[in-house]
Amino acid sequence: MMATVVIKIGGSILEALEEGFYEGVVKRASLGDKIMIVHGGGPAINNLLQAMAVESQFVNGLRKTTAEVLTAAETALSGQINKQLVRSLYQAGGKAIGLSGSDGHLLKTIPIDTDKLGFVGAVESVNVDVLFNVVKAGYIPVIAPIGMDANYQPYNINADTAAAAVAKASKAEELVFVTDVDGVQKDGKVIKEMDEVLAKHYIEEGVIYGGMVPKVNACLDSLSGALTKARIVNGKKTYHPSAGTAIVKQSNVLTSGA
Ligand SMILES: Nc1ncnc2c1ncn2[C@@H]1O[C@H](COP(=O)(O)OP(=O)(O)O)[C@@H](O)[C@H]1O
Ligand SMILES: CC(=O)N[C@@H](CCC(=O)OP(=O)(O)O)C(=O)O
Repeated sequence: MMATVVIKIGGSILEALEEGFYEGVVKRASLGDKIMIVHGGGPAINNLLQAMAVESQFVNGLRKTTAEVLTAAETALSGQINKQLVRSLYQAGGKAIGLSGSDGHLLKTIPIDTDKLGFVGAVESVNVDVLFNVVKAGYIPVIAPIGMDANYQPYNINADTAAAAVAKASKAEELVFVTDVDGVQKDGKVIKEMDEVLAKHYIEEGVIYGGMVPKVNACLDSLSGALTKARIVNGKKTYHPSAGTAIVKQSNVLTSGA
């Protein structure tokens, strides 16, 4: 079946993706799936900030974004990482177009809490027409999570949040978060399936922490209509449809320790 598939590639895994990753994505696109890529780039932003001798801090997994940090985020995400991904897809035999959330006003954004977070945005709506037109023309859209508000102000958006918004708005049948671990783990074991009740419990307990918190929350937010599960998988391993952790609306799997 031809499906709309949103793939989020984390900054944590960009340099360590398994050899055939991009070929696999290009193959799916060539078979007719509507592939849309959203990427992060936390480590690249950190490196650039370090070179600029600017410090940044995280509040609940979100980077407090001053005007200076925003410039670094846009440069690293829309410039460096976005183009690197586009080139990797060409190298794998595909065709891709890099966009940020400002291009085509793809991600209409509103501030989350200017006092606490500065220029960190939430996605109000997604211009899916642009994405489907890019796909229809034969290209894979590659999206950097830099949004824009009604006054043309750019915002730094957490990439997991941006991916969930794109999946929801495009009515995707599949949403995959490619990261640097085998999924959500507890006591060294991968949790195969997790619903909202269990996820909130593990976040509260601290089993899920740091960058995994916005990711799991993005999975939960994305579940609506066509999308019944979102998946968190390890980009170092060849993808298969039951890999990693599936986040579902309501789990029938009994998990001990919950
Ligand atoms: N329960 C958990 N299971 C697995 N990883 C977890 C868990 N809780 C927190 N993490 C951390 O979350 C990280 C993935 O999030 P992050 O570094 O933000 O990745 P990405 O750049 O792909 O978004 C893992 O490398 C791990 O350190
Ligand atoms: C607001 C906010 O926190 N934005 C993120 C955007 C990049 C991102 O999310 O990258 P990963 O997917 O690699 O974590 C940041 O500045 O790091």
